[in-house]
Amino acid sequence: MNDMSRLAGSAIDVETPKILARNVNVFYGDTHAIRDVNVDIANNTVTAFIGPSGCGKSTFLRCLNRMNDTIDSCRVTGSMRLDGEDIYDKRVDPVQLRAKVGMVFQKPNPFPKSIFDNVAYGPKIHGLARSKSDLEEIVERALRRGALWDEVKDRLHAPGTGLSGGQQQRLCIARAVATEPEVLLMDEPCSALDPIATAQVEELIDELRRNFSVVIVTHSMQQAARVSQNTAFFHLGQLVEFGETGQIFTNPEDPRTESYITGRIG
Ligand SMILES: Nc1ncnc2c1ncn2[C@@H]1O[C@H](COP(=O)(O)OP(=O)(O)OP(=O)(O)O)[C@@H](O)[C@H]1O
Repeated sequence: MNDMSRLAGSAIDVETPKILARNVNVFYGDTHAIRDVNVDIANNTVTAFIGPSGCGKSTFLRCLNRMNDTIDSCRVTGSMRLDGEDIYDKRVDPVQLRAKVGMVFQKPNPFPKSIFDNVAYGPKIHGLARSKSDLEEIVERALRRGALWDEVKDRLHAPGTGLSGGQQQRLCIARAVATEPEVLLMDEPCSALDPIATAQVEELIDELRRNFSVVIVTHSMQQAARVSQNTAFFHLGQLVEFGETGQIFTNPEDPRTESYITGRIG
C-alpha cells in the first residue's frame, strides 16, 4: 500500500507520475555530472534526493525546472516530462515552467522588497490577480500556506529581509507557492536554519504535499526519513537506488546505499 493513502480527505493520484525522467545525462563542459538517470516523481509525495557531496543531487534537481539553462556550459540530454509534456521542448517558456515547478534555495533569498511584494511578485508577473483585493487574497493564502501569516499579518509592508532566517525561508516558500505551482523543488531548504525553524519548515513540507509534489535535496538522512515518502540515492552522478523511504533506510538493496546510510561513504 502506498503511503499516500494515509492522507485523508484530499483527491490524491499517486499512480500517475507527475514528472517522468528517462535516460537523463547532464554535462558541464566535459564533466559528466549525471549519468543515465531514470526516475518518477509521484503526485502529492515528498521525494528526497540524498547522496555524498558532488554526486549530482542539485544538478538533477535543477534540471526539473530548467534552472540549468542559466549555466552556459551545461548540457542536458534525455527525456523529462511534466504531466506527459516535454519540459525541454523548444516551445516551453522556462519562465512559465518555473511558475509550475517552483524552487526554494538553500539560503533564504527574499527580494529587497516588502513581505507583501515578495509574495505578490510572481502572481503579478503571471497575471494571476484580477484586482487589488484578489492579489491581497492570493498573498494571504500563500503566507498561510507558508505558515507565516500569523507572524507577519501586521507588518506586511515591512522589508522581507528584516525577518529572521527561518521566517525568511518560510517567506521564500510562500513566494514559491503563490503562483500555484504543481511541483516544489527545495535545495537543502533547512541548511541555514536552527532546529526550531527546521522543524517548522519540515512540518510545512508535510502540509505542502497535499497540494504539490515536493522534491527535496538534503544532506540530513534524518530529515529525509522524517519528511519524505520516496528517496533517491545518488552516487557519482548515478541514481543508485530509488524506492520507498522506509525501505531505503531499513532494507537498501545496493551495498553503496547501505554504506552511505550507515555513514561509511560520504
Ligand atoms: N556550475 C557548474 N559548473 C561546472 N561544474 C559543476 C557546476 N555545478 C556543479 N558542477 C559539478 O557537477 C557535479 C555535481 O555537482 P552538484 O552540485 O550537482 O552535486 P551535489 O550532490 O548537489 O553536491 P552538494 O551536496 O555538495 O551540494 C560536481 O562534480 C560539481 O563539481
